[in-house]
Amino acid sequence: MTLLEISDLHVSYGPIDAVKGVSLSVERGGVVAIVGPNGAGKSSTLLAVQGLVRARSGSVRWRGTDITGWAPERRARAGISFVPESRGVFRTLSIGENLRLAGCALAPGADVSERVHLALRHFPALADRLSERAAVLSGGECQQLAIGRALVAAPELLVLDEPSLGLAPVVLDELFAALAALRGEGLTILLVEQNVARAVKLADHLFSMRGGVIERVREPAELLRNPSFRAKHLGMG
Ligand SMILES: Nc1ncnc2c1ncn2[C@@H]1O[C@H](COP(=O)(O)OP(=O)(O)OP(=O)(O)O)[C@@H](O)[C@H]1O
Repeated sequence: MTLLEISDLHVSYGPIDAVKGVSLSVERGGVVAIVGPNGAGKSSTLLAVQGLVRARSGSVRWRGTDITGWAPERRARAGISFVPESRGVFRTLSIGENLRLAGCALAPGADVSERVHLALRHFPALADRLSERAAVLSGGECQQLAIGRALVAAPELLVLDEPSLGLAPVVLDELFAALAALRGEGLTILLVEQNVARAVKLADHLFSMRGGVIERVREPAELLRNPSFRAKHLGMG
């Protein structure tokens, strides 16, 4: 079943055309990664999925319904959770407060503590430190908290903008293992990722963007068998 379908999406900032006719779809339970250089229009595509920028033209459909005109909070309630590149963690609050604040968007009567507990099941190090200030977190822990906040809403689709940004390889191992575990539980993921080596191991489909358009659609399994890709991105001869 197709969960998300982006069709001929255009996003502009004044005279700058950031996204110029992007079409892609995400199947339920699948992982789609968008890779490409700075300024390719990757983030703008994600922002349009969550309704944080307006589509100039084209459409975003969710479970078959056209949601292009929907406000961001309506999309969140419908099951789309966005983790921004900036991570959106409140450093002055504790880890637990950050998570419970994300729970504000839940339906009245929802058990926020239970949701927080479930959101952290792949991040045990955070679960033991709920009363600590978020300001003390390392970059990797901060990203875990950002993802944890998005998971509090029990989304169907997790949208991640550059989760690997600024993180050391050992921290990335842990982060991508958690994302793979979430995928294993059936969570659908759409991510922008400049780290092609990581993206290719997590995703089912890889879209390369440049200059606001999708240049190529590549299958990770095929890339992982391709000697020149392995040499360039995975450091393997
Ligand atoms: N708020 C904005 N106002 C004006 N121009 C913007 C804005 N946000 C992005 N742009 C421009 O739109 C184009 C696409 O940017 P976008 O952030 O979507 O690309 P990206 O592929 O995600 O790159 P990056 O990895 O650098 O974020 C770039 O030319 C960028 O400068």
